[in-house]
Amino acid sequence: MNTLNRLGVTADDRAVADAVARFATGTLAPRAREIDEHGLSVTCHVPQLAELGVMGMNLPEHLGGAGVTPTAMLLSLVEISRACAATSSMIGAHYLGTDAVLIGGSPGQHARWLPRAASGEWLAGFALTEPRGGSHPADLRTRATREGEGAHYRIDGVKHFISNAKEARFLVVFAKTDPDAGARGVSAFVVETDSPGISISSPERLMGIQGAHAFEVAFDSVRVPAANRLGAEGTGFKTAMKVLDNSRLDVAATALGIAEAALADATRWMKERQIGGEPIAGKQGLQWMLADMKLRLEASWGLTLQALALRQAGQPFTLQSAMAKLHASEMAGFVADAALQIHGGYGYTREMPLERYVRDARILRIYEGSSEVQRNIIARTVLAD
Ligand SMILES: CC(C)(COP(=O)(O)OP(=O)(O)OC[C@H]1O[C@@H](n2cnc3c(N)ncnc32)[C@H](O)[C@@H]1OP(=O)(O)O)[C@@H](O)C(=O)NCCC(=O)NCCSC(=O)CCS(=O)O
Repeated sequence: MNTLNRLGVTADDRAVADAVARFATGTLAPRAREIDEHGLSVTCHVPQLAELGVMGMNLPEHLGGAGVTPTAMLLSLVEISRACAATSSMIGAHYLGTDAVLIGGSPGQHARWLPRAASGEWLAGFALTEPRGGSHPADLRTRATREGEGAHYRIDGVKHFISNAKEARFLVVFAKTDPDAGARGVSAFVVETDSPGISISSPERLMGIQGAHAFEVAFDSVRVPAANRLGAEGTGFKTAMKVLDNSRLDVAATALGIAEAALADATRWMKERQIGGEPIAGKQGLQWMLADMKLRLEASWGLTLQALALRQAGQPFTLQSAMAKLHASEMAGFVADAALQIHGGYGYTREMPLERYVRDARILRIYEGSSEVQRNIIARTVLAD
């Protein structure tokens, strides 16, 4: 079945995603193995992705964005992750940063940072997580202290697992402006990465998405103009939560892409691989595995498209986004593992992409809110009814 031909997907959405799929197949897929093997940065693809409009797919046309629907953007990310999940992850981190400016910022701030981000000239990142924990961002330790009669802030603290940081032109940094006010004491700032006082580590050594580099970023008395604060003081937490509602669908898209690739590979293998002169596709045990893979994949598509429909209609979709992210990320782990199993010993070798799918899918259950955080969000919504 053509994965782009689904309920709620228009011909325009399909045309956008088809163009991205051609690029993913022709350019991303052939390099995915080398990038994974050597830990090369997928930012090498940024100029071509920008040319296709991908670096600004989350932004409106008047800010240099592609002006496409969230559905077209999601389908495009599925096509990218089918070929190279690390590339999808790098783009997702860029969208986290630019979405934060779009959601929390003023028109002047939009004009200052977003067109060059959409053009691929400026890469963005999102600095929320800290070394002592990422699940409870109301409890940040990074401080932003007003100085110079309010003209600027001094930022001190450490952020961890920040994708893109080394190559990003700016990060949206979340810091406490009122340490006693919980979530209402968090503010968001655009911090340019060449500011004095910022130090960025070497890339973390990760299990998967080897081409999507993540860093520790330390802020030592970094002076940030007050004009770089997004929204009023204390609104940063809500901005972060709204951004994460969007980005969890990007994670679902990455999961769908990996699972689509793994299912296609497993199907092809079952038809081609022979035992005793017969294709293994005839084995009922493997057929049942394939059926479960397809079933869970389709359920994830359903949850993701449901969340997208609400988002496009301008309705709240926090619950639906959490459900889509949770289901799709766990599904991708299952489908990638089952596809590897179907390939037997060959699946475990680095000659085939199955073991990469397994490693790449694992992070999806952790970042942008772990599976446990998504369950908390779902449970508290149900209990509030
Ligand atoms: C699990 C949590 C949602 C729990 O949040 P809290 O219990 O700490 O906060 P609340 O009391 O619920 O809310 C405080 C405040 O915010 C408003 N709010 C909450 N959610 C939303 C929302 N979705 N949209 C808009 N506003 C929202 C809420 O109404 C309250 O407002 P008032 O004060 O009442 O006016 C949360 O802690 C959570 O999501 N945790 C996970 C964090 C996470 O995902 N981290 C990952 C970071 S990014 C990353 O992993 C990738 C980085 S990269 O690749 O570089």
